[in-house]
Amino acid sequence: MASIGTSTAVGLGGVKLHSFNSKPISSFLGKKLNLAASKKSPTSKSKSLVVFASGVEISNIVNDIFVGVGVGLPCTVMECGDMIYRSTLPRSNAITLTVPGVILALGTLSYLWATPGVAPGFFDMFVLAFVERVFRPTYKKDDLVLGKKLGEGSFGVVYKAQLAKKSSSKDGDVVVKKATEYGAVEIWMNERVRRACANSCADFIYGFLETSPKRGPEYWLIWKFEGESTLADLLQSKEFPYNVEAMILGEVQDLPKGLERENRIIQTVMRQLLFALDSLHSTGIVHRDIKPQNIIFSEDSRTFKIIDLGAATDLRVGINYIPKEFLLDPRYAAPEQYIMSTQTPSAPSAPVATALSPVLWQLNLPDRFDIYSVGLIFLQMAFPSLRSDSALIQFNRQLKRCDYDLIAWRKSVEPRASPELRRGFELLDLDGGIGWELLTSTVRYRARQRTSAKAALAHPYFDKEGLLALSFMQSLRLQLFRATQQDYSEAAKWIIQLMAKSGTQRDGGFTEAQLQEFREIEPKKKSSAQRNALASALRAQRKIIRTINESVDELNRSRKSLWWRRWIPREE
Ligand SMILES: Nc1ncnc2c1ncn2[C@@H]1O[C@H](COP(=O)(O)OP(=O)(O)OP(=O)(O)O)[C@@H](O)[C@H]1O
Repeated sequence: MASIGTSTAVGLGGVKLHSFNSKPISSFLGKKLNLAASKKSPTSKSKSLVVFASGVEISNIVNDIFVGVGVGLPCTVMECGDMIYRSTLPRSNAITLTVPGVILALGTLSYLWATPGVAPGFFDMFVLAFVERVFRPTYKKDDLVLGKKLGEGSFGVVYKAQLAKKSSSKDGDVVVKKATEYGAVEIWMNERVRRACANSCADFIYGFLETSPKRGPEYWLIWKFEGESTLADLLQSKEFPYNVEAMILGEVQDLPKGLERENRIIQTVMRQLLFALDSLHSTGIVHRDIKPQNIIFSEDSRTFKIIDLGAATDLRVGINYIPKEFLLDPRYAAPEQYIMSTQTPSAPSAPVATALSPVLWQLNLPDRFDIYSVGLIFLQMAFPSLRSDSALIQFNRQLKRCDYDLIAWRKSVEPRASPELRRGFELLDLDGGIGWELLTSTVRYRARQRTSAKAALAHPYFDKEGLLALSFMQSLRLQLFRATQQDYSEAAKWIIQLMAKSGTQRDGGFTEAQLQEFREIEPKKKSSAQRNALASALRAQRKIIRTINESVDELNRSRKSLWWRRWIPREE
């Protein structure tokens, strides 16, 4: 240690963090120190001084990291000259802004705010959640008078109910779900949604754990009663989409019945669905069970809202994120079985999951699972013949046979299509096929090639004027949208082929052997005993690693299973 003044620069290999805001150590001790000048080895006093100095310096490093970072040899950066002399000068309060410092700060901020939002996540968890708990009204079992049964699903029984004592005339009917084990997750998700994007989902009032001696623990969830109809009910009517026109637009449009008018209504429904999904995804929640049965029409707000968050996953904190878990309705589920890659280990502890969430989100794009389901709903709205369960199941089979390529499916069915099917294509082909384009960007095999809810909302399909009246900026946006939807794996293959033609040792480019590596195609070699032994060893190694990972996952899962239950109020 040469001197206290240089300790920040030393050990950072030439990267210097300005620490002029710190009080010189000498002023803390009331006497001038000159360790650099001293040729003696450090005494115990000077050693403790160095430890003390390091503590102060570390706090300064943290304090100054966003203010000024210079890169270079310590003395070049610090213009240190006489270090000892500088340490006796009064400290400088000036903020030194440097370009790398600004870049680092901006990079950190964008990471903290990138989907699903590390910084808003911490604020939500440690501030908003507690404030809300203090101020919101609470309910217990005796406050509710259960009415008729609305539904019974895998996660519980749902009743229409009333509050026994109404505190104001605004207190209307409520919906109560008595749920088993998954109720805890649903309470968590609904509370998160209420704080982050209340308008996207049914209005959640309260959730608590009720322990009855007969039935054991039961989670009670209370929502405002939003309305009588789900999108599934409305879709089943022959009148669709006219039966929702007045409901969502407030009045019947001044247009003759026909494709144009139907298209407008479907556009509005799609916009509302995508808006709700975009809000959910922006906060890190993936629903995983989007289907017309889980979309309720809210009579008060005249919008479609999402219900049933029992299968949802909160990727901001890793709740219910269990990659190996299988929770989906095969009619509306995307072809991928998991929303996260199976290579991704089970979620780590909540703070670590939160810190890593932007990286995992970008690697897996889990929101695209819901986008596929919303694409199928779009398809059902456009094609009346695909609205029944059996027709949808048959369509799914056909699409699978076409490798999930909607364009190939269209080519295969259009020549012998029924008038009803033909009408659906006509509706999607309006305005230069802009509806068809949006549909094909949602229903795709690869999640990465599907559009996000946000990008879909910016699609010209939702511009009233249609494709022909697009402004310059809108056309540009459409081109950008199309560019992001391209299958670049084809382009990559083409470039590889091109390089293969010119690739020789003499002319440069890649040789055939190097290209094999790129294509990840194993060159065919004759098998030998040595190779077989190696392959068996590798297989055994992989199996051992997989078994260890699975056991660790299992242990972790039981250790931290349902840790968020702690926050759920219990009825005494
Ligand atoms: N907030 C609400 N307002 C009005 N009706 C509602 C509301 N929430 C749920 N419902 C009605 O209750 C039914 C069942 O709700 P939900 O889907 O949440 O239950 P579930 O037990 O998870 O059912 P499933 O597993 O079949 O999806 C819905 O189909 C809807 O008709």
